[in-house]
Amino acid sequence: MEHPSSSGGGMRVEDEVEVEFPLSSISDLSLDSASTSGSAPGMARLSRYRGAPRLRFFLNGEDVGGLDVESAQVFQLGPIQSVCIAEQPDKSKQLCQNTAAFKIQFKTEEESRAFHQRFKCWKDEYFGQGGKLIVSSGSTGTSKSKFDEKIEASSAKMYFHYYGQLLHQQNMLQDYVRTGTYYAAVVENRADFSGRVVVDVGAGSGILSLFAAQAGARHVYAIEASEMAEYARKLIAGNPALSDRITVIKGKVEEVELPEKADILISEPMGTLLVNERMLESYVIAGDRFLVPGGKMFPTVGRIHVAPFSDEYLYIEIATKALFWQQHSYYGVDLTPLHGAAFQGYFSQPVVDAFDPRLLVAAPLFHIIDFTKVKEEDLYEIDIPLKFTATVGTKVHGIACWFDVLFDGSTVPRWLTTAPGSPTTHWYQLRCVFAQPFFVMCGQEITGRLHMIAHNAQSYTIYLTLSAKMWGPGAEQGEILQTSSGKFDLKEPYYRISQPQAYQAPEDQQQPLPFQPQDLNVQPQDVEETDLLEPTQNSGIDFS
Ligand SMILES: C[S@@+](CC[C@H](N)C(=O)[O-])C[C@H]1O[C@@H](n2cnc3c(N)ncnc32)[C@H](O)[C@@H]1O
Repeated sequence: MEHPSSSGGGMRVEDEVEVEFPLSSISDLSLDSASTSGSAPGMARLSRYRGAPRLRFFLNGEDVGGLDVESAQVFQLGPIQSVCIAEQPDKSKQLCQNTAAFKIQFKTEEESRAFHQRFKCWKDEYFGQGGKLIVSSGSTGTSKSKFDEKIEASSAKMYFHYYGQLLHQQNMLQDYVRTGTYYAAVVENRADFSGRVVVDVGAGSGILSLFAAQAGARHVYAIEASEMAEYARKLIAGNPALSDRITVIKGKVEEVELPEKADILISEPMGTLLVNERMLESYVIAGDRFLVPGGKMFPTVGRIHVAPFSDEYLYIEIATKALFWQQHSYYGVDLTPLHGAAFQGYFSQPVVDAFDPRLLVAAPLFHIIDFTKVKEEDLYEIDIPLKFTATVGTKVHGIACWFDVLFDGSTVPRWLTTAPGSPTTHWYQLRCVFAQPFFVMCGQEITGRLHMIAHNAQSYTIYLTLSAKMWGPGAEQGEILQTSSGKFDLKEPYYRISQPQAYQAPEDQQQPLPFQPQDLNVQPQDVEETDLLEPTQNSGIDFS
């Protein structure tokens, strides 16, 4: 038997918790006194320590011992009672016993079943049929998960390192349009959460789990792959009115197991242009793995909106950046051989900023992704045919994109929008700018294709083509007059954000939009006050 003392003080730091099961009692049968517990709250924890699996028991948060997983066997004594037996590892022979044993009692039959299932999978994952440890330090299983198969390890490492830091979680929490809309969507749809099992997919700080618990969830499983899981545990424990009903599980949604199915998933998987980060795929996988048939997903549907725009200032700004490479004598060196490549490079960066919707030259169209129906593979390649009618005669510099998502609650359906002209979010909007803009006349048809192909660095390569068709007499022959195209890497955007943009209400605007504001697909409730309430005014969650 491994005792806490045998691993020294560093053990707790390196122990990576996989899953925990609440116990109503624990008895250490190997001690002379036979029992170490009574009715104090206990817990069985499956974790990794230096890549090796561990099973340990806790009473009142204190480590009371563990078992060597390789030799451990678990026998059910009754519906909620089990005994776990293992050989003594060498290092704790000082206890002069050959076997270690704990009698444990679960609170419910469901939790007992879940523990037995998870323990079996856990042993199989690590030791297979042959009984040899088959994982190396830090990895969690024998075969690669769907996530590991398609995502480059270096990209995933940086990604989870980023989300493991509180400052980045704070950035999202302080986007009050985002967090306020999630809060409103949950509390206004209490009926969808009350008494339900909820899974928070990519829980981060645990904020959405806490919202779900506030709305009366029976239990919330908060799955988070980054080190943020530890902070989430802390935040949740610091809100004791809710903490009993939330279990944080550290791991990828593609890999972890849950003791029961969920009635509803909650998640914030949206990246720039909705799909950046490729977390939508994890959200869809979570739906397949954890949701009961017909269960809800919050958000339910996402839409990518696209429209051509005209912005000469932006075009000049980008082209000017490459001028550096036009110098013939930079410390005596001719830089011009690289000017073409630099010019291309700057125009391959999608621009992220908040722009004035009056820059749009046609009413937008949108592409729907229904998270409850889409298959994960459908997101590997997204093809959006484009067709617009110009509402002004001007130069077209590219396309502008934004997204919105719907929380299809049973009581109040609610939209979160990132549209231009709506209160700005941390996603802003995204524009793909052509190196070669083209002219259109008012009424001219613009056609094209927005083709996005996922890559293994958790983002997309965007291929964009726009053509202006012949206009006026002879238009029926559909002749293409001009075409522009570009290739953009969504992973490498140009963040053109200088100052917070003041929201200008439509009535304050001097120039009218070139089309009806409802064409932006902004729902009336999107700009309501409730979206912008700050957590201290509102949610009652203790962040201290
Ligand atoms: C955009 S953040 C949202 C955090 C939190 N839900 C919120 O709304 O503030 C996404 C979180 O999901 C986590 N995540 C992304 N992919 C994941 C995966 N496949 N499995 C588990 N967690 C994941 C990230 O580490 C990150 O903390």
